[in-house]
Amino acid sequence: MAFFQKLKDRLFKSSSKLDEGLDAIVEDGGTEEAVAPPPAEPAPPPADPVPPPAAHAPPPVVAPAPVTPPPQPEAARPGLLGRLMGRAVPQTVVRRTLDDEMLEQLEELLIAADMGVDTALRVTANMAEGRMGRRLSSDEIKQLLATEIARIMEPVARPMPLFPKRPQVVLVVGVNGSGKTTTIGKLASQFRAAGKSVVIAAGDTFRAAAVEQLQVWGDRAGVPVLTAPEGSDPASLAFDAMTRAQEDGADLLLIDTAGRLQNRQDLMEELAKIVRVIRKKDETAPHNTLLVLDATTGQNALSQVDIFRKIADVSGLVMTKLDGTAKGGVLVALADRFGLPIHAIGVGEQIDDLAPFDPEEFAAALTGLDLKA
Ligand SMILES: Nc1nc2c(ncn2[C@@H]2O[C@H](COP(=O)(O)OP(=O)(O)OP(=O)(O)O)[C@@H](O)[C@H]2O)c(=O)[nH]1
Repeated sequence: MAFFQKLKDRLFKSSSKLDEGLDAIVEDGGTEEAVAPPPAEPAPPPADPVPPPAAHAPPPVVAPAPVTPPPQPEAARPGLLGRLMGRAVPQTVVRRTLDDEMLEQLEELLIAADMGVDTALRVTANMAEGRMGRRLSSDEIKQLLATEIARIMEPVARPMPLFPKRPQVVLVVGVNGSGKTTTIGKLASQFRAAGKSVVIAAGDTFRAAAVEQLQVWGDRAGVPVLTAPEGSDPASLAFDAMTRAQEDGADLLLIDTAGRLQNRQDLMEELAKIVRVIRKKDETAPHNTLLVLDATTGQNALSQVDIFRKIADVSGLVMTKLDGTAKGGVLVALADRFGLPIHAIGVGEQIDDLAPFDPEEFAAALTGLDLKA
């Protein structure tokens, strides 16, 4: 749970935004009631109906783990020590009846958290289904919201697939400044730590600074970085890098690319040429095309996915800069709209600040829900 804490701390701005918003919505129109009322949720039906055991069947050795923990009362009764010491335990909780007005406020809050209109409407509709008229506390709403978000994110939370092919060629695309270089450095370091040999190609040959930065990351990760003179053909560098990676028997070749969307046609041709050239060496390459997106751009990330899917065969996403942004909700919109796998998230500038994407932790961090370890 240590990483969750880090993620939650770093997602502080976004979680506090939703967190405080949800509290405010419940308080606006809610009323206090005594704690420990009947649980808000009916017991969930079992995920798979289990046939009754046959009379002669031996008793099960291990009880199946419950899919959902049983609903907890809003606040536990104070322990004996707590009562003896007179520790203050909340006696009341604010609940508000879920109605159209509250639903509208929830929709607005989710839209403001960059979830996008369609996704926000879908999330709130699913949350509300079968619960209209029920009285809910802000913790219960956070729980419902987190469950709904995790449900949307679950199918897209996939690590980057690894293939037996050597080298596995990973083309990394994205607009300038999205965090491509940093992500390549972090990926290289993680694969090295997992015992893989990696080669990096600094394919943004038009920006000397980008090449230098990649060399710094390569040094940190202990990975060779192949470069070419400024302004030279990135496809020719990619070809050389492919040759080198094959000769070295490298497991992975990570290719950085330019991100000049200002001239989309040029970029499209450049990426197409890189792909053509590396296919001369391996017709199944590139095996992954990662689109790196900057979470702080919010809704703009959606149009970047649209554009890059047209100019490259994007196979998965990496979302950077989720630390300290108030726009983490855009990931939910991305998952809902495109369904592209989210392989990893960047939560800082250091080499180990790239984490696998965990939908439940993300949903909890985004909604400000406390995950019990
Ligand atoms: N806070 C934070 N900063 C990040 C993260 N990933 C990248 N950055 C920073 O974002 C800035 C841009 O990252 P780069 O990796 O240079 O982005 P790029 O896409 O390669 O950009 P160009 O080199 O301009 O093509 C740098 O200052 C990075 O340190 C992240 O997950 N969190």
